[in-house]
Amino acid sequence: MAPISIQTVLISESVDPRCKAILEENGIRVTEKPNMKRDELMAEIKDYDGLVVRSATKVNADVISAAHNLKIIGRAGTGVDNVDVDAATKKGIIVMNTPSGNTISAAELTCALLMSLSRNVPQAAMSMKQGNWDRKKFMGAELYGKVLGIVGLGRIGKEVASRMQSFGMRTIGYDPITTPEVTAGWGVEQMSLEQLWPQCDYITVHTPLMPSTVGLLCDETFAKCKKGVKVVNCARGGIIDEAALLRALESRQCGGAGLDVFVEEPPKNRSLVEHPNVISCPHLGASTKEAQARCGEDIALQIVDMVKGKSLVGVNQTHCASDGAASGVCKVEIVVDGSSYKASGSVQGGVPVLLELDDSVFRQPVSLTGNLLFFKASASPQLLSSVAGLLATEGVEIESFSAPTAHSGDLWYCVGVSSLPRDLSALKPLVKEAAHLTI
Ligand SMILES: NC(=O)c1ccc[n+]([C@@H]2O[C@H](COP(=O)([O-])OP(=O)(O)OC[C@H]3O[C@@H](n4cnc5c(N)ncnc54)[C@H](O)[C@@H]3O)[C@@H](O)[C@H]2O)c1
Ligand SMILES: O=C(O)[C@H](O)COP(=O)(O)O
Repeated sequence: MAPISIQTVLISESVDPRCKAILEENGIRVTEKPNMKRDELMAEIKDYDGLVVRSATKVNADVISAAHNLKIIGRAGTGVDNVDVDAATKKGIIVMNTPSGNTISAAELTCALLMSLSRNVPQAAMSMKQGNWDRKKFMGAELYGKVLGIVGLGRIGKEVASRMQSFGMRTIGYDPITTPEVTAGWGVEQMSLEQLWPQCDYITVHTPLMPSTVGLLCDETFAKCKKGVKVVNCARGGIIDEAALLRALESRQCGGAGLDVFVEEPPKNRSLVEHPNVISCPHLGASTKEAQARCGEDIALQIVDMVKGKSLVGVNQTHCASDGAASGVCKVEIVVDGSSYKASGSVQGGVPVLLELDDSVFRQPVSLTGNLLFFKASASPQLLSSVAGLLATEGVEIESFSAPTAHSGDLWYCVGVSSLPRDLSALKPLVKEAAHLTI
């Protein structure tokens, strides 16, 4: 993929000023136009090479078809469910996000909601403002010794687990991709959802919104939970079915809910927001100075890197060869610092996976999630242990390992790591090439 020419970028939401500054420092003209209606966006977008959004701008197929020059959609944040990625991909538009910039902020808000649910802090504060002094009404329960079920053990799920363990909660969870061995390392015992539901005093969901996660908590699964279970959704509206949640709150099967996200934002149906046992926020998970600074800066740097043809970090979808797209396999060519790499991948169970990189065909599809280190090296029985030893000196642990099918020659390997190593040059004695990225 040759460097992309981006001369103009439209920022359609409130994004940290560093984003505009970095783009402009790199010769890109930037226009900020927040709060546009759909028709205004469709009229405006035709003039731009790039678009930067958060979660409120719905970049649907109509907007994409009106975007005659668009080459990049940058999401300053994690979820890309507000972007029609398929429509963008078919038109050759790259969609990129900044998946780790707001992890800590979203995890901290989740913990704040869990704590508020246990001690009725928002309701008590409201009551005080109304002139009351009601100590009995707001009797709470300790989090200490309670069981927290975490559904979705990716970036945010992991950070929530470690924070709530410090309150003495037992953390159990479920994730189809992150392995039980890995989560055991951060104190989360994995089990099937059938085993998880009846054990939890609290449940928090941290998955993307996709067909397999819509209504994860529904009438059927609420019925399997402990009576009075409290739930938190700081991920995406709809992962907890809203109508089922209301029914469970009314029957007291659910003892309280902390909601940061809704199917429709802002929600026109106010039944949940107004329920006395619901604490809600207007999608504030990423709304901290720190998260916004990281996401704004990261997305600008990623766009600049794409323009210079030197980065694959943060690219979550790129051009699919049309024949490949029809068979579900996406073939891409990535150019990093002038070298070209051919990759093919697909989406399995909602998760993007890498099947081949150059001449290396992986034995198992490599899940493109978390911190990944790719390296090209001559096959040898000592390779993995030598790489693991070098990484360990930087405090980096290997969490998964993907080997190629072939056994000789220079081949690509991929390891999932606990964190990205600071300096890849330390690997030089062992490998021919290396690259790392967080997805
Ligand atoms: N409220 C906010 O402002 C806010 C801020 C940041 C992120 N988010 C949202 O939080 C969610 C999680 O973000 P993240 O950065 O941790 O994502 P992530 O990709 O790091 O983790 C998601 C995890 O969900 C797992 N998963 C997929 N399908 C599943 C299923 N059926 N059951 C259980 N687990 C499943 C994946 O394997 C992955 O480990 C996303 O929906 C994101 O959009 C919200
Ligand atoms: O997916 C995300 O990054 C969060 O939902 C934050 O969305 P926001 O950028 O609109 O606050």
